[in-house]
Amino acid sequence: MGEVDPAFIQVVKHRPKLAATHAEGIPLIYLAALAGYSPSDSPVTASLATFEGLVAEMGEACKKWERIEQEAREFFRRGLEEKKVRRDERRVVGYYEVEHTKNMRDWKEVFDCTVQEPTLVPALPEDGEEAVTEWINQWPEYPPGLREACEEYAQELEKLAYKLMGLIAQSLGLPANRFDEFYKGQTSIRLDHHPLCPVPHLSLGVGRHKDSGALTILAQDRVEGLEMKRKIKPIPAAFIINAGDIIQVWSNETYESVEHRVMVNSEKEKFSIPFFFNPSHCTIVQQLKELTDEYNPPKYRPYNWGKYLVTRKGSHFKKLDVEILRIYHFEI
Ligand SMILES: O=C(O)CCC(=O)C(=O)O
Ligand SMILES: [Fe+2]
Repeated sequence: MGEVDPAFIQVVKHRPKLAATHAEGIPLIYLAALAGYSPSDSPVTASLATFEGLVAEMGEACKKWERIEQEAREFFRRGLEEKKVRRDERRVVGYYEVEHTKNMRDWKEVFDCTVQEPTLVPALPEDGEEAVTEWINQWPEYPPGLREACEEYAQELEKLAYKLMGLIAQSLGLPANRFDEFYKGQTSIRLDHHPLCPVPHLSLGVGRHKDSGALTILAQDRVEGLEMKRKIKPIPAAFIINAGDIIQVWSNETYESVEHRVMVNSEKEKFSIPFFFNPSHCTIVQQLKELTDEYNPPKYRPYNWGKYLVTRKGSHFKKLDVEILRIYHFEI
C-alpha cells in the first residue's frame, strides 16, 4: 500500500487503543459438546434438536473455511497485476484496495463475490427509479481454486445461515421458517486482508460500522483486531455471528446490530472472511407485524433493502461530502 496516505489517518476520537482489554462474556456456543447428544434423552428436545443440525453444519463449514482461507492467502499474495479483477462503481464485485468506511480509508484489500449468479439489484439512481441491474462475479486466473472454494463455502454457510435465522425466529416466538420468504438471493462473501500497517495506532483495518444486512457469519484467523466495544479474542473454529441492521428492524430492536471495527497490526497481517446473509433486493424492510402492537409500535419507517444496499456500496468507493445513509435515518 506504499507510504501512509493521510486518507488512512483516523480522527483522534476514533483511533484504536492498542492496549485494549478483551471482552468478557461474549456468548460462546460449544456445538461440539452437543455432538453425541440424542434428542430423545431430555425434555428440551425441540431446541436441542435444532442445535444437533447445527453441529453437522458447523463441522462441514469449518472444513470449507480452511480451504477458502488458504485460497484467499494465495490470492492476496499475488501482485496487483494478477489481481486485476477490479471492482468499480458499476461492477461492484471483485478486487478492491481503496475502500472507505464512514469516509475514512480502511487498511485492507478485499475480494467480493456474490453467492447467487447473477445477483439482481436496483441500478444506480442515474439509470432510473425502477431500473434493475445484475452483479456478475469476476474470477481471477490465480489461484485457480479460488472460485470453487468460494462456491463450496457459500453452499455450507448458506445452510448454516438458514439454521441460525430459524433459531433467531424461534427466539422471537415466531415459526422457524418466518424469515425464509425474504431470501431469494442477496448473499455475498468477502475475503478481507489487512496487511502489516506501520501506523496501527492511527488507522483501522475496517472503520467503526454496523453491518447493514441481516446476518453476518464472520470467520477470522488467529490474529487479534476485531473489536465490538472491546477486543474479541479469536477462537479457532469459532464463527462470530453478528445480527445486522435488518434483524434490528425486523425484531423492532429486540436484537441490536452491534457496532464493530478492526484494528491492524505492524507485525502480523490479518485475514477474515465475512459471509453476508441478506434478503432479496426487493424486500421492504420493516418490523414483523407479529412483533409490534399498540404498546410496542414500529420504531422504523419501511425501506427498500436493494436501494439501501446500492447507496451504501456507493459510499465505499470514495470519500463523500455527505453523511452516509444509516438506518437511524428511518427511525420514527
Ligand atoms: O475484516 C474483518 O474482520 C471484519 C469485516 C467487517 O466487519 C465487515 O466487512 O463488515
Ligand atoms: Fe462488519
